[in-house]
Amino acid sequence: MERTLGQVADMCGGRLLDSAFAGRKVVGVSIDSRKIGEGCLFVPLGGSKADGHSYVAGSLQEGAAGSLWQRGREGAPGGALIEVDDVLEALQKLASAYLLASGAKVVGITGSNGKTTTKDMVFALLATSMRVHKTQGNFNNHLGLPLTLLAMPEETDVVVLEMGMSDLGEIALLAKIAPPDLAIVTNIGESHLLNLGSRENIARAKLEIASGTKPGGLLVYNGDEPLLPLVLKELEGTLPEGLRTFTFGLGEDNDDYPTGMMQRGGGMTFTARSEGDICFSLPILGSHNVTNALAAMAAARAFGVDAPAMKEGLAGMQLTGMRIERLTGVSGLTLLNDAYNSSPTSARAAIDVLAGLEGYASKVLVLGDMLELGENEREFHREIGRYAGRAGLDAVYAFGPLSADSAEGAREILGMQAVHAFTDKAEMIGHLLANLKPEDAVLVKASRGMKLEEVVYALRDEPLTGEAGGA
Ligand SMILES: CC(=O)N[C@H]1[C@@H](OP(=O)(O)OP(=O)(O)OC[C@H]2O[C@@H](n3ccc(=O)[nH]c3=O)[C@H](O)[C@@H]2O)O[C@H](CO)[C@@H](O)[C@@H]1O[C@H](C)C(=O)N[C@@H](C)C(=O)N[C@H](CCC(=O)N[C@@H](CCC[C@@H](N)C(=O)O)C(=O)O)C(=O)O
Ligand SMILES: Nc1ncnc2c1ncn2[C@@H]1O[C@H](COP(=O)(O)OP(=O)(O)OP(=O)(O)O)[C@@H](O)[C@H]1O
Ligand SMILES: C[C@@H](N)C(=O)N[C@H](C)C(=O)O
Repeated sequence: MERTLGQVADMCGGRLLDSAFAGRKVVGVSIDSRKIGEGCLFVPLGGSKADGHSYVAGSLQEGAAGSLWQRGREGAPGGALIEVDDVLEALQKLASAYLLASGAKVVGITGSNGKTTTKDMVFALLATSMRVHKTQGNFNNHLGLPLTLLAMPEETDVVVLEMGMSDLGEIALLAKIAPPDLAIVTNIGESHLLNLGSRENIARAKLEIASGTKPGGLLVYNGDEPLLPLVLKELEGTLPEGLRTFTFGLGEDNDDYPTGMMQRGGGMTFTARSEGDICFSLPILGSHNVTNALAAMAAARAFGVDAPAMKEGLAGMQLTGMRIERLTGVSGLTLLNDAYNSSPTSARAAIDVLAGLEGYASKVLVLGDMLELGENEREFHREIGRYAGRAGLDAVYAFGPLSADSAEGAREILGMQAVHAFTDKAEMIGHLLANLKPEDAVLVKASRGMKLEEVVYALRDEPLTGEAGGA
């Protein structure tokens, strides 16, 4: 974003305290004085350990073009300050005004699982013919989305935005900041049940994106999920004028569905009802990623991308790591790193991928706690343990207090020998290294808060220590 401080003040609804700075050039926005670049606007936010206002003077001395300042707060330094009623709201207004001025079209993506993966897919498909900007990492909330917009080049054709939530009203805010021309709802799982209380409320929260979509826009949603048409019916009469819909999923009653699919090497190949006999390939495993791809293809088609370009875009897409990311250890072990996040729906999808692999001596699951599931969390864990037990895996390692219930569930099916429960990460890693073989495949799956990527990296980087490990 390039504007003058005077323009920024107008865009964010603030007041430039000294008009002498009105013509000063701003070349970006930063919320961290430790990383701020020359000519950036500093945005001081409150956090768990500090308040950004403490760093305003320093950031100005370090070359920031100016800074926002919360009206009524004491201790304002002199210089290029824009006084605002609320710093976060001013940041959101600035982002929204910048988006509007850029004229970029908006693809908004929400859903319990698959936002990041589908975002990467939509980006890859549109980038074959357009100037596209996308959410970096998982910047998908009331702060991350505005920052994504303010990092967008002015000449962007389409911006692909992840819209995350953990409570009602959050998607509505994001869709207000960046009203989608096209919205995708990937699925309704169990993520953030803790706040939402029911899957029906998760569906209501996600479909706030439909209400925020521009008139005449397109809603692409997972037609396999019965809660979505149910909530859409609740919303009848309140949805944007001329909103169109397109369903995708595995069921043949969807507008688009796979007409064939298989695991091939480290990815998937598939054909789709929408594209006849054309065979597409994905560099990522899982039937759930085929349905993600169908959603992304629906978006790309709406922007005029043809089948050959879709084929090329999907085959060559760049993936955000830790989503069924396939790695090979120094020992030769095959690892599936799915440790970015977890919930019952995504854990089942990951277990299906592991169960579907062929040619491995043993298939081993490392399962960490699934967080933010609310009052039924223990039963969710027992059930995922049973699911793992029924999947025909050779061993299940459970890590964390809630995963003790997963171990119980798995033992109902697999018995005691094949199921190991741990609360100490190092101890579990030691047991794994002593019992795995180079010809094994290991899936690591847990919520973000469990940080089980530490297990993945240990199994990737350390030699196996058992007799079978060839050590
Ligand atoms: C405000 C802020 O910057 N928060 C980040 C900061 O948090 P922390 O509390 O540690 O900040 P401090 O107290 O240290 O500092 C306060 C501010 O002062 C600045 N500052 C500090 C020191 C200094 O010398 N100079 C300074 O300028 C400092 O920059 C602060 O601004 O750091 C944390 C660790 O890095 C960050 O995690 C924290 O970021 C918050 C959480 C955030 O929301 N970041 C967004 C950019 C974002 O999108 N993060 C995503 C995760 C989003 C997410 O969880 N999404 C959910 C769905 C939505 C749920 C929603 N209800 C929600 O609450 O988010 C999902 O399930 O996907 C990401 O990081 O991946
Ligand atoms: N359609 C899907 N159905 C079930 N699981 C999925 C689906 N798409 C992705 N996953 C799994 O969900 C996890 C998160 O994937 P991804 O990061 O793409 O989703 P996300 O919605 O951005 O997640 P989060 O909300 O945790 O940031 C990964 O384990 C991934 O394999
Ligand atoms: C960061 C937060 N939105 C999230 O993803 N929570 C999961 C369940 C976790 O913290 O592990």
